[in-house]
Amino acid sequence: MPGDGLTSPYNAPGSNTSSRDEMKRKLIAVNFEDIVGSDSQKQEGRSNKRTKLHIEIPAPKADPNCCTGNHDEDSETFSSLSPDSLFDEALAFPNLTTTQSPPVLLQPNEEAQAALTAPPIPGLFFDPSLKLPEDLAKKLAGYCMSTYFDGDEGKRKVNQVMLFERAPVDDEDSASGSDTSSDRPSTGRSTSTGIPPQLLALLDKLSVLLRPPVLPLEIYQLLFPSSVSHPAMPRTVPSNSSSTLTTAEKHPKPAKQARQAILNLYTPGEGISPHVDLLRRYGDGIIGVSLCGGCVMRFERVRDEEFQDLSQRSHSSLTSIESMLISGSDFHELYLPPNSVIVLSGDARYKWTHGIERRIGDWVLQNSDEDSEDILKGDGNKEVQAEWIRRETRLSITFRWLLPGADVVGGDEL
Ligand SMILES: O=C(O)CCC(=O)C(=O)O
Ligand SMILES: [Fe+2]
Repeated sequence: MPGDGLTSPYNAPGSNTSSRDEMKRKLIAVNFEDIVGSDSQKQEGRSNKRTKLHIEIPAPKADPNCCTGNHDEDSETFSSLSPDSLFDEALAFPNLTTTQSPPVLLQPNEEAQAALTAPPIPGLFFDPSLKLPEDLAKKLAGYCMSTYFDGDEGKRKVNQVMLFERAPVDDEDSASGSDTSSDRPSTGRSTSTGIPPQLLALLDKLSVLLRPPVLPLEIYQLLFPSSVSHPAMPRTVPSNSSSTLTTAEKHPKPAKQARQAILNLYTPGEGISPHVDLLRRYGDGIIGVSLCGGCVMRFERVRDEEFQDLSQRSHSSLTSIESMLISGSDFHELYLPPNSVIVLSGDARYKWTHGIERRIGDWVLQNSDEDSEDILKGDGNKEVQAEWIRRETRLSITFRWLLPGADVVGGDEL
């Protein structure tokens, strides 16, 4: 069963215990000057029932360049949980000592719907062969872990971090002002940013990895509007015929949107309830990167336009019936391996929820697309091969656009 989505998106999907329902992800937001605590809830007319709760996660071990610091001896992961960890339940699961068990045969429709390739959801881009280079991924994970997730006394204080960029001021806007900012080059990127160079470099790398024809041009432009002049971008006119370029093409206008980067750290057993990222806060075009560990992401079609509004409400304020109304029976599960990249746009961003079930591992189909299709269609006679992939600590980095005005309010909502 999918997560119930009754509470915070970070609650334990599928769990019915009230203590799980009360679990919240502890969050910090960076660039505090831009954040005005509860304004977002006031503006959006809903109360914030979220309570912040400390989730203590074991400190990483030796290797600072990975999330657990303990990828070789995975059996340690659970036994290192403190006795009062909120996730002690994980100890009740079989103590698997390898990350991947040999493939086993399952009957179709057992919990094994996760595919390795992109489901047919318009606007969802995912190519399992497209991955960040291993060394970059390791460095990035190491940087994020040591910068944001290592708490005092070896305890992590948070498992979610939001970094906000300020919307860029372009030359036109600043010309009417009295300061000297009009001297600033029009880079399309804010000079005041809570997003560190390491993550900006990741964005640059993604802008190269995803360039058309990997992504359709419209989606690419949505994600990287100021990369039009990037040397790697295909041009409709030859680059040597600069005289034929319009002024706009020679000097592309910077995007006036600001980006938000959200970092989520999941230990095995943690997940995120099905949700649609806030419609009033974030624009179209979301990029997600998985580091360290992989996981299955589940997509459920938002049942009806009339329930769109519900899907935007704080999950903790939804009744169980409201929550059921949000998601229909139409769903897909997709395995996101370490270092992979996913893009949500259009329908995938607005008409489908995404979430991660709270599990310590995932059954992932190893079959061809054709077989997977049969399974999804419920062809009960097929035997399918699936592999149990045990979760490791996963760090995700998600880039989203803040809608105009949304960069001056904040909060801990998704
Ligand atoms: O961890 C992920 O990949 C998903 C995160 C997410 O959906 C969110 O923060 O809104
Ligand atoms: Fe999300």
